[in-house]
Amino acid sequence: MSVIELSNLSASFGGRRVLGPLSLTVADGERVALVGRSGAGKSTLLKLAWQQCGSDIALVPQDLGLVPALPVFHNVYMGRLNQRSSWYNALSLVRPFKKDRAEVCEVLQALAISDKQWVPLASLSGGQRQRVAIGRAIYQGASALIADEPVSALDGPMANRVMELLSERFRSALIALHDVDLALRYCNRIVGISDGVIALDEPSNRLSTADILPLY
Ligand SMILES: Nc1ncnc2c1ncn2[C@@H]1O[C@H](COP(=O)(O)OP(=O)(O)OP(=O)(O)O)[C@@H](O)[C@H]1O
Repeated sequence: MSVIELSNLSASFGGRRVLGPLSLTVADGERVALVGRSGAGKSTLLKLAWQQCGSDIALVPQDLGLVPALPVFHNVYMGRLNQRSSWYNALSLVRPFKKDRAEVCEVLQALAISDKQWVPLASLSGGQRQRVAIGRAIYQGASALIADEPVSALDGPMANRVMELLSERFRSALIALHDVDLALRYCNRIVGISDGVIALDEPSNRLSTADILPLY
C-alpha cells in the first residue's frame, strides 16, 4: 500500500519548468528523505505531494504556517481543528478542555518546550517555533508526514531528538533535509533531486555521505 503516489508530476513558474516530469511513490512504512541543493525543487515537490495526497497526512511546511498572536497551546491544537465541531473549537479558544491540555502538554514535553505552552508564539525563538509546528503535526495523529526542513533551526542534539521522535510517531514520511547525516540516520530511503528531477533513489543502507554530496 502507498501513502504518496505521484505520477508524471511537473511544475513551472513564469513559463520556466522547475520540477519534473517525475513520478514518486512512498509506500506505507517508508521514511524517505528528499535531498538536493537549494532551489533544486524539493519544496515545490512537497507542496504538490501534499495537495494531491495530503488529506490524511500531517504537514510541516517550510514557513511553518503558525499564528504568532496565539499561544503555543492553540497553535498545536490546530492540528485537530478539522476533527472537531466549530462549537468545540470556539470553546477551546477561550477555555481549552482538560483532556486536550494534557494531550498537547505530552507532545510539548516530548519536544522539550512544555514550559512555553501558554506563551504567545511570537515570543519564541526560531527553533522553538519549529518545534511547535512539529508538535501540531504530531498532535494531528496522522500516521504519515510531509515535512520541509523540519529541524533546520535546531542544534545537533535537539535535531537528533526531534528526528527520533518523528520516527516514533509517524510510520511513513517524506522529509526534505539538508543534513545528509540526519537523512541517512533517520530515513530508510534517500531521493536526491537535481534541477527538478530525481537524480538518486536508493535505500539508505546502500549509501554513504560521499554518495550524496555530488548532489550539492
Ligand atoms: N512561487 C514561486 N515563483 C517563482 N519561482 C518559484 C516559486 N517557488 C519556487 N520557485 C522556483 O522554483 C525552483 C525550486 O524551488 P524550491 O523552493 O522548490 O527549491 P528547494 O529545493 O526547496 O530549495 P530550498 O532547499 O532552498 O528550500 C527555484 O528555482 C525557485 O526559485
